Parts: sequence; structure tokens; C-alpha cells
Amino acid sequence: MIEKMAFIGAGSMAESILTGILASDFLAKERIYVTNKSDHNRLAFLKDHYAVKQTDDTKEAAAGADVVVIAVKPHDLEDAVTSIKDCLNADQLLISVVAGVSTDAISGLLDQKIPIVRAMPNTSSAVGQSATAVTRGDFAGAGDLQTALALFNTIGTATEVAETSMHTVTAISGSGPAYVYYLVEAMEKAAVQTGLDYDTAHDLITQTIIGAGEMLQTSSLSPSELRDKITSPGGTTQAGLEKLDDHHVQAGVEKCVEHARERSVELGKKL
Ligand SMILES: NC(=O)C1=CN([C@@H]2O[C@H](COP(=O)(O)OP(=O)(O)OC[C@H]3O[C@@H](n4cnc5c(N)ncnc54)[C@H](OP(=O)(O)O)[C@@H]3O)[C@@H](O)[C@H]2O)C=CC1
Ligand SMILES: O=C(O)[C@@H]1CCC=N1
Repeated sequence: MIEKMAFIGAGSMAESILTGILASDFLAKERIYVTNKSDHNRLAFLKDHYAVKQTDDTKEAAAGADVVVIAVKPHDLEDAVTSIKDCLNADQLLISVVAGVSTDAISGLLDQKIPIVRAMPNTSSAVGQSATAVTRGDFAGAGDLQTALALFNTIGTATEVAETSMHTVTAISGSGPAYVYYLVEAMEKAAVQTGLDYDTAHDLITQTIIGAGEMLQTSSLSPSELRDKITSPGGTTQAGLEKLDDHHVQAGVEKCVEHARERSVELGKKL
């Protein structure tokens, strides 16, 4: 049973995970500590808004926590881990959501064999819809993995992958929501430019994406087959898709994922 959980880093990702956890009955709010580097207002906001415990002292947050979630930017990871390493022990589970950085690299910052699970959630955790991938480091056992899966299952789906796949996962589902929002921005802009009011455009596009998502999840058809069903010969969809092809959008998206993956590799090497 988890008696105490600490978030080292209190930014967007920590808040998204926190929101998801609190919406489930995984852990009571008074068992959760948040801490960051220097932004006191942010901690005060999280305390006021979610009634979690807050402290300026990363050690105080991590000490005795069954689960310590590291949610800092990759360039802050070394400082963050160094600041808490003296109060960690092998009975605690360290979960890192930091992009790019391997469990081995984090272990290298520690003096003891602390169990580490690396996870890649996304910000849809705030509404319980994250697609999270997890992988365990050398010192994490099956129980640690189960704890991490249980935690991330409260904020969406959670799947174990090989650590070698984490860069790809980061590029598709970690960053993925941003690609969808990018597409929505363009669709909204086009709709408004041709006279539709923004709110109507936003609602129609949002429901279109929710519907397409559910089709992808429940239909036995492939994305390409689903697309074919919408594309009447000589119709509007074909006309639209021809423009996407003219602009090499599919190739652009492939490049986008490739580049995001490469960036994840680079971020891991910087540590
Ligand atoms: N945003 C996303 O969609 C996703 C992000 N991630 C990963 O999550 C991590 C956090 O990202 P995100 O939440 O967006 O980043 P934010 O910039 O929103 O938050 C980073 C947090 O880390 C804190 N911090 C920095 N240094 C330290 C330190 N030494 N000790 C304690 N806290 C520290 C910051 O505190 P202060 O403000 O005081 O400096 C801030 O609260 C990243 O590694 C990212 O790769 C993973 C999946 C998705
Ligand atoms: O952009 C980033 O680096 C992080 C990792 C995945 C989503 N956001």
C-alpha cells in the first residue's frame, strides 16, 4: 500500500498526473507531496487547488515516500536526483517521466540500487486519458512494475514496453497530443476564415476527433480502411486529401515523429 507519494517537479506533467490520480481512488490527497526548484507560487497554487501537501524541500518530499515521481526537465534531472539521493532507500520506487533519459543513466546518479521505472505519459492524464508506456530498470522488480502500471492505469492506459522503444513512444504518445492540437488549430483557422464562428468550429472539430478516436479504438478496420470509407470518389474528402498529398503532409508527419525521436535520444545523451 502506498502511504506517501512525492512529486519532484511540479509543472504541467506533475499536475496532469496529479489530477488523474485524485480523480481516482488510487491515493488520498493528503498522502501526496509536491515540490519544485523555486516557484513558491506554483506550490501554493497546487496546495490550494488540490489540497495536496507542498514543501520547498525536495528531501522532505522524498523521504519515506513509497513512490517518488521525478517530473523535471531533462536538464534539471541531475540536480533534482542529487538533491534527494541521500534520503532514498531500496524500498522506495523512483518513477521518472523525464523524456529521453534511461533508467541506467538515473541509476548512475544514485549510490544505491534503487528500483526505477521510466514512464512516458502524456498531458491527457489530466482527464484520465493518457496513453502511458512504462519500462523497468535493472533494480525494479515485477512488483515495482505493477505499482507503476496501477498508478498510470488511474490516468488512462498503461503498457509495458522495452526500454529501447521509449524514444519512439516519447515521439508518438508523449508528444502526440501536441500534433493533434496542431491539426485542430489549422482546421479551426480554415473554418473561421470561411465564415464559421469559432465556438461552433471548435465543438465540431473536437467531437470529430473524439469520434475518430473511438472508431480507431473499436473498429476492426485499419486507419487506411476507415479513411477509404469516408472518401467518396470525386467527393469532398478526396479533394481535401489531394491537397494534403500535394503538401506531403504524411511525409511531414513521419519526419515529425522521426525528429522528435532523435530529440529524445539527444536529451538522454545530455545527462
Ligand atoms: N509536458 C508533457 O506533455 C510531458 C512531459 N514529460 C516530461 O516531464 C518532465 C517535466 O515536464 P513538464 O512538466 O512539462 O515541465 P515543467 O517545466 O512544466 O515543470 C518542471 C518542474 O520541475 C521543477 N524543477 C526543476 N528543477 C528542479 C529541481 N532541481 N528540484 C525539484 N524540482 C525541480 C520546476 O520547478 P521551478 O518551476 O521551481 O523551476 C517545475 O516545477 C520533462 O522531463 C518532460 O520530458 C513527459 C511526458 C509528457
Ligand atoms: O516536449 C517534451 O520534451 C516532452 C516530452 C513528451 C512531451 N513533452
